[in-house]
Amino acid sequence: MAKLSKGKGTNKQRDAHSGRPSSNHTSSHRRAESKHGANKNGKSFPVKLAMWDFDQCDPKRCSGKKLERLGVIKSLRVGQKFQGIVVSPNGKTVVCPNDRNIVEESGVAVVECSWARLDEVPFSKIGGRNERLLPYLVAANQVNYGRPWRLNCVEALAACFAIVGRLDLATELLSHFSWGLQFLELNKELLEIYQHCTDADSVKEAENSWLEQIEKEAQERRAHNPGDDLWLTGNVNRKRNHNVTQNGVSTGADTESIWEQGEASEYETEGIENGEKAFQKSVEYDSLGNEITLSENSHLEDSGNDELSEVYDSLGNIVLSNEECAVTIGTSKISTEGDVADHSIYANIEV
Ligand SMILES: C[S@@+](CC[C@H](N)C(=O)[O-])C[C@H]1O[C@@H](n2cnc3c(N)ncnc32)[C@H](O)[C@@H]1O
Repeated sequence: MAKLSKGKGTNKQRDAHSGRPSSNHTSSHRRAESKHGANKNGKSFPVKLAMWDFDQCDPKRCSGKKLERLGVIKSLRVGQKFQGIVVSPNGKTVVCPNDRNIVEESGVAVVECSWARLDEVPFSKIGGRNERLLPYLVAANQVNYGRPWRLNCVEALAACFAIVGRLDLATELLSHFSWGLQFLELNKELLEIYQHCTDADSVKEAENSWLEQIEKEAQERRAHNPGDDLWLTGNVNRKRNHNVTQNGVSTGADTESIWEQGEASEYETEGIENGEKAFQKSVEYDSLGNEITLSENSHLEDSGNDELSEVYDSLGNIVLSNEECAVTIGTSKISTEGDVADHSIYANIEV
């Protein structure tokens, strides 16, 4: 595991050595110190929320930081473990309805870091005994809209709540973000399926049959509408003035409104503008509408400073970056053909 680099992200490492929270987050730390994180208005979130924050993302675009500003999430130090569910790329099994008691009694934590810098996260020094992946879900945040698995922190927390049957908590948390409830809309059908499962195996089974189904539908569309399929014209999830589709099914929403609504201070930043410019550059899409090549200098519109040029398979997983590489998803690798043997995610990116 690579060491945290100097500069960004070093705050939290110093904390680990001193054993004290750094001064820049002490106040919010204190603010969130009541039972389940009472915020500055004295309101508390009913369940404990926590995060390890590696300061790798633009604070204006970072959902974890926003939750911290709201006083509903507590920052954890490197070296501190968490008793509740830890929704993390380091998980080995998926969140399931049977996790509900742990969620309600001990809470949920996430790892606030950049997707491109996961190898800098000292996973062995964080986490806990209940680390979990999330099953297939599609991001609705303005940075990674339409990308499967790549949720931001608030979406990951909300997904966990929804899967264990606490849609009320998911809704409450997401309602702090102008785009937030879109996440529940976009994933409504799938979340209901997961909610009806029991253990992690049953969630995996449900996920696999969903993935097989969408793959089959994509093949049928290709067979029946060669050259005349909206799906084949590009990633409609990520273009303006098209209906938003989830796995080829229109949700009726329009991406224009999603990109333009509210939260200017969070998202109308240089980063997002760069991200949008990237759409105008040369891009290609696979049969499921995911971006599979990017022009040499295009930016990735991810939170944080993710600068890799990535290639996605038909399910939205990274299969190539600048140099030829393989991506390990959980315990298995995804080939450049997009075969996915196991649909857990990105424990390691081997570049
Ligand atoms: C990589 S960070 C990026 C956060 C982003 N900067 C933001 O604004 O929230 C997202 C975190 O959410 C959780 N997460 C998101 N998608 C996940 C998934 N599919 N499985 C497990 N954890 C996931 C993990 O804790 C992960 O580290």
